Amino acid sequence: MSPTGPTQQQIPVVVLAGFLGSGKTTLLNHLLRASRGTRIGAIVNDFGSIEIDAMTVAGQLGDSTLSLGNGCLCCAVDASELDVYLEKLTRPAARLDVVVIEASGLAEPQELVRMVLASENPRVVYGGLVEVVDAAEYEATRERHPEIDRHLAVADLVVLNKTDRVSRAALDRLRACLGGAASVVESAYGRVDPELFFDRRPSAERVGQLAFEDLLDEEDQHDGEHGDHCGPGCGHAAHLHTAYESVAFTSAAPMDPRRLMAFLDSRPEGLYRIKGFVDFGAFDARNRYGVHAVGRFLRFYPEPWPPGEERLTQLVLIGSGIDVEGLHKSLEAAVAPAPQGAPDEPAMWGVLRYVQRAEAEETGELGAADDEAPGDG
Ligand SMILES: Nc1nc2c(ncn2[C@@H]2O[C@H](COP(=O)(O)OP(=O)(O)OP(=O)(O)O)[C@@H](O)[C@H]2O)c(=O)[nH]1
Repeated sequence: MSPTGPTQQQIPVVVLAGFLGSGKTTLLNHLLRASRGTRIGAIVNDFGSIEIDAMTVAGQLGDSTLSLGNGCLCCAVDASELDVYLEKLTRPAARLDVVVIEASGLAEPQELVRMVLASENPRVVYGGLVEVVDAAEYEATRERHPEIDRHLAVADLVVLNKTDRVSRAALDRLRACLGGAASVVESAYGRVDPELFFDRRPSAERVGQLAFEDLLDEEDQHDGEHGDHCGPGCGHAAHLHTAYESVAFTSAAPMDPRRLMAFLDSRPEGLYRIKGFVDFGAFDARNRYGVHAVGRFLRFYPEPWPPGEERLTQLVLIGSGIDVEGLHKSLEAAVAPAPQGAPDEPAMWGVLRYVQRAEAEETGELGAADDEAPGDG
């Protein structure tokens, strides 16, 4: 084999990060659909124990999409473990051009970058850090977590997403504070030009900046021993995810729409993110309802049940200062009682309020002023 033959080809590995619900999976799905011939491998990392993100990535799991499962990649997995996944995706037989690692919304991106840089796989080349920012939630998130700044500081490209949810003036204000060293591109529903994304090779200068020592925070440098999975300087105590807990809820019995809406409408402040799928049983036997809550934003996305799919409600709730047991009990209380006759149609109205507008948003029919669904904010 010649030294320039296929075995020598290096595959860029791009880290896709961003706070909970900012739109990472949406953007990854856009890339997978709009790749125009570029073959993309994906590694998906979920914070909750039900792997909702892995389930919602187009094409789902297969040869080119791998799930790293529960826990933040930055600590639940060490560099050698990640290397096993990278080995699978970068082997010549996989015939991929680029690998995207979608980090959980609470992972520390600098730790992931360190892992990729530490890879002993000669086919792996670090392809840059892309940070997705939720334009509507950024300011509130940054107030709670000023450490978000250090995530953005090491980004090669910042995607300012959800531009449909805020005014031009707010976007300009955000751009001014996101400035830094990275380029900023705006997007709605993660629709960035894939060429831009994959050409976003870190410049020699930035790779220099991303040497191990430079990626260490002050705190990291003084932080000594951690759990088994943290690499040297992992600085685990300072990681965002240490403040968050997740609740995984599965029910084989359908949910009651009114009870579930009562739960969602009164969800506690600290419960920042909900995602998953809901089975409303006879209330809509044809569809399962994807559900996403990010802060006060809530949407349902009905879609036909995939053939042969077990009819389960699977939800992951992520928050800070949440009552894990209480939330579990509340969800159990939202399970439908045994069916009594035909389901009453108005019961679904509360759910449907959060559906139609979402469709209009996707097709760009709504302006920012129309964004809030009834009950939002
Ligand atoms: N209005 C609006 N909604 C968006 C946009 N991009 C994503 N969303 C919605 O935001 C919610 C969260 O999107 P995801 O792509 O799952 O976010 P994520 O960053 O992968 O979430 P985590 O993995 O939980 O951190 C979903 O309801 C998306 O449809 C956008 O540009 N505008």
